[in-house]
Amino acid sequence: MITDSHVLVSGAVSGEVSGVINELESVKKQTIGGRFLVSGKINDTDVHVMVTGPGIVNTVQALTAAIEHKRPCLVIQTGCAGAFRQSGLQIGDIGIADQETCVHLGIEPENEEQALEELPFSLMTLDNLNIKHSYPIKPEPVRKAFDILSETFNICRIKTGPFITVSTITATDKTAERLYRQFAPCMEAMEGSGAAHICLYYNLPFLEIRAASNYVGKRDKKTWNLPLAFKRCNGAVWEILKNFDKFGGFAG
Ligand SMILES: O=C(O)c1cccc(C(=O)CC[C@H]2O[C@@H](n3cnc4c(=O)[nH]cnc43)[C@H](O)[C@@H]2O)c1
Repeated sequence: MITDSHVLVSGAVSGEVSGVINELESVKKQTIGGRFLVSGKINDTDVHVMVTGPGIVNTVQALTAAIEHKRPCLVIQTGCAGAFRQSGLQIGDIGIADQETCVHLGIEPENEEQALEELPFSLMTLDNLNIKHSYPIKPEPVRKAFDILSETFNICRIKTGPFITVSTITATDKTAERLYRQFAPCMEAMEGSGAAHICLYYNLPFLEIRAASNYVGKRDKKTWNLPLAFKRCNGAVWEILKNFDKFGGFAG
């Protein structure tokens, strides 16, 4: 594996990363693992941007291919997400994950209102970690990203908190309430736990930065704002990449 110090940015669909791609200088395009990868520079930082396709399976395949091709110094996953109303986040606001949980991993409970029981085996054991369904995220990059955005991106709320990953988009208020009771997440999306798994596996710093396109729960398309979420998540990632050197990198 070739080691280099670029930042790898991933999004499930092109709108989630196209704003970052448009800011790249000295652009190169290639296909890695069957995925579209664009590389270039933002200020002096080398940046690779990849569209992974939606969901955990696409994410894991695409990130594995990109990391095996060239090891990054940081992975940033971005995109839109559902915001939990109870978290205080509103449409267009930014969330930064400090933990990722795959809500589908566990043993089915007798009563569907109860939380899943923990898996009787580990998904991954690394050092003292025994991963069953939740992934810790290294706090230092999260704190630095929060500080950068608080200073440079004061057009919306920015919140750090737990995220959950689902394979079925939550579409009832009842399920949204149950998930909030069980995990107290600020955001729900479909890729984060896959990226967190890969970054832990390869011992890479990981940031998940998303903008809320909708509230989690009963679907009311009138209140959704995908264009705003795309604009904000691209803008937030761009601010971090522009300020990457000034804040001393993310290797911590
Ligand atoms: O066209 C649509 O109806 C539509 C609805 C939501 C998202 C899209 C996208 O193009 C982005 C896919 C991406 O969005 C994430 N996402 C956004 N909101 C939620 C949610 O409430 N629950 C779970 N995932 C959400 C997800 O990560 C998808 O990959 C188009």
